[in-house]
Amino acid sequence: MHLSSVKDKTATAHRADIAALNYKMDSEPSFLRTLFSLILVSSLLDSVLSEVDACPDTKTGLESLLPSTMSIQNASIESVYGIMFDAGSTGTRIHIYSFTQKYSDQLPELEREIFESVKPGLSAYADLPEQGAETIRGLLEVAKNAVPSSHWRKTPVVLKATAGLRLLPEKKALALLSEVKDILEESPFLVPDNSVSIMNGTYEGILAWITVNFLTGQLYSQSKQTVGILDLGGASTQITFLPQSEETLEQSPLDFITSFKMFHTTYKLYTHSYLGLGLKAARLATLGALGTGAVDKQVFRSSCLPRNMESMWQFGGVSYRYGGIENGESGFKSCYAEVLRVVAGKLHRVDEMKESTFYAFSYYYDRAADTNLIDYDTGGILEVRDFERKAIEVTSGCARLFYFLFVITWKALLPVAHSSAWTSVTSLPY
Ligand SMILES: Nc1ncnc2c1ncn2[C@@H]1O[C@H](COP(=O)(O)OP(=O)(O)O)[C@@H](O)[C@H]1O
Ligand SMILES: [Ca+2]
Repeated sequence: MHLSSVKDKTATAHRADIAALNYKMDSEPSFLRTLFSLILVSSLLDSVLSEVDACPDTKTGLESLLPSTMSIQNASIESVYGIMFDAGSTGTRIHIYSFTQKYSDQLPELEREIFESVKPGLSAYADLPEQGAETIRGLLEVAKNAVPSSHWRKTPVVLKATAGLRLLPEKKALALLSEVKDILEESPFLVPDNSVSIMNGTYEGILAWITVNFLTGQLYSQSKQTVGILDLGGASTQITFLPQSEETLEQSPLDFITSFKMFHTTYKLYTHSYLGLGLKAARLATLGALGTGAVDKQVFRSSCLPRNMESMWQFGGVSYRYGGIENGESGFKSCYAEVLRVVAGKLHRVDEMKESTFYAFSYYYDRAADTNLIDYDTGGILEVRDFERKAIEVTSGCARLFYFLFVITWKALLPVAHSSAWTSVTSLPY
């Protein structure tokens, strides 16, 4: 196992490593928080998003990422503020940033970020949209304390929802968004058009890729040796990287390749969001419970859990009873087979991935830290097979409960594995 701090330059070396990022630091905004901030700031640039969508080869300058109140022309030396909500499947987070711009020919600098979050996420209120929107009201109070009242009217507020809402029936998702929009409009902040929406998975992957490569300096460097990203959320998982081989571009499904222009360079990215393969949604699918709703008294069983275990679990506002298979199979082999069935035929894999460096975050980070694969504070570098080893290890002893989550985490790494070699992970060349 190869571990080191994210600050270690080896993290960006060309190896098939997964660098789990540190996002918990004491004083400064953490790496991952900054990551999310930037993703979200980027999302404030709806222009980027629509350009990527409608016209893949259009220019996407960073300026266009900034709302008009933050544009170079308008910026003054005083701070400007922006408020971004990340409405994820497991929680809603508010990021309040302030920027300053010292010189008119430079982009504003991120000065400060304030972060707060609530659980569960909006999708848990699928049948109670008003109640869901109330969670936003509470977070807006944080923003009112953070932004000077003299700036409220010119501070834009935007909410981007991800896979939790993507999985809901459209009517329920729209009802939630509409209630949220009402709450934002009651606030003293500036609510731009389209300020409340569901971000599609392609944008989510691209924005994370831009952000990680900004933060690791790859977009500025001469060599532009960019790194790929792996984001394992609760309801979807994204993989994005810059293919080096023509073969990858030719052999990938058309909708996995997106190009856009930034800093006078055109990037042709491989990006895909697997909806329903986020950690929690994949767990439900393995239990056979995804999309079933709450079936009264039904216990969803899996060989991934200890035989005599039974418990309750909530996701997306639905409570599920689940447990092991009494007198049935239990253990790594059968659990692995169950999880394989869930991902069978759904994953696209590319040969050159095994040569690439990926930065993995969200549940990849959480699970790796929970099981001491990496240090919670400093992050580290892992290989895909480290997840496999840990999945096998936690099948024994009292750590058993981790097992289930772990096998799924590991299988969610499949998109980076080398096609047919995956079933025999140890034969992978990394
Ligand atoms: N600002 C953040 N800082 C650190 N981790 C975050 C942040 N936002 C989300 N995460 C991570 O994302 C995961 C949850 O994914 P979530 O965003 O709720 O689902 P989805 O992306 O599928 O909608 C958790 O592992 C959580 O730690
Ligand atoms: Ca997320």
